[in-house]
Amino acid sequence: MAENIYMEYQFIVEPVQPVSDILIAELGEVGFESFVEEETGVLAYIQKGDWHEDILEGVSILENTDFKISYEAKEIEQENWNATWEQNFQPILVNDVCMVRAPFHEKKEIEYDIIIEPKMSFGTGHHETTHMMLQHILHLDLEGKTVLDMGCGTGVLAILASKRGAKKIDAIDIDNWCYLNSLENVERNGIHNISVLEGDASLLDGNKYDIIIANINRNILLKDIPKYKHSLSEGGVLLVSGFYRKDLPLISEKCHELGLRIEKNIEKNNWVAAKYVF
Ligand SMILES: C[S@@+](CC[C@H](N)C(=O)[O-])C[C@H]1O[C@@H](n2cnc3c(N)ncnc32)[C@H](O)[C@@H]1O
Repeated sequence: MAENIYMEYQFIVEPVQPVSDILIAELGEVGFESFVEEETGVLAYIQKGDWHEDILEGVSILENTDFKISYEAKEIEQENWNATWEQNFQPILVNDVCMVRAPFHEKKEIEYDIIIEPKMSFGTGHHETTHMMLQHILHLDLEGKTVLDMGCGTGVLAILASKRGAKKIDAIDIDNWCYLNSLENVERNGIHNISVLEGDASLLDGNKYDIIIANINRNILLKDIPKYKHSLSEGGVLLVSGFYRKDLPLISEKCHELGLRIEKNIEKNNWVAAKYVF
């Protein structure tokens, strides 16, 4: 049956970053549903029933001559697909106290155990920015706080905020798949104080939050930081990530204009996660 057959594309890319991230985002747009990041690039999967010959036509990074991208495609049975994927998805340990794992991984004794069904790669803790945002959240006092997780992806950051004692959390993502996946993951972790919404900063209106978390990208952040600031309670904290070290001055300048001052930033492989206070 077509539903049990997948197409597997093996992409070899250079440089591996940022090409893999961009490629995954664009392949997600045209219907690929799962990804495994490898040392040389990305394995991408789509159900045969959702696939067509011209599927890669809308993937613009393939036309970009600044990058070297080659690929091979083959049909595989779902069973093999699951095995490849599970083999490649390892649990992530953050600061020895927080584990992000899939439902098929064994449960370990750990303070914060987060279960994420890793259908897409973003928001499993494997990416530097997610990892650093989890680290920031582990250092914050969240007890009784209201939190906004903008660009929630799988919902992983909101879930940790809830486990760390936040009172009420809104998790928003512009992408329908992420909205649905966050709903699933919130339920899977038995959390009841996260409201998941589909949309962007235009949903914020007059809401106020003690803590705002946004792991998105440089341009969206530059555009939306004023809206986040408008929704931040006095004395509140803004955590932002999804940009490179070279862009930190730009982000900081925008925050400073609005009266937010940088308190701390973490860097990993050129990516930054910065903490601003109001
Ligand atoms: C880098 S991922 C971060 C996911 C997750 N928060 C994490 O830390 O792993 C960015 C997310 O922001 C979402 N996004 C992109 N533009 C957005 C916007 N303008 N407003 C809200 N979400 C947005 C994307 O769909 C994606 O899920």
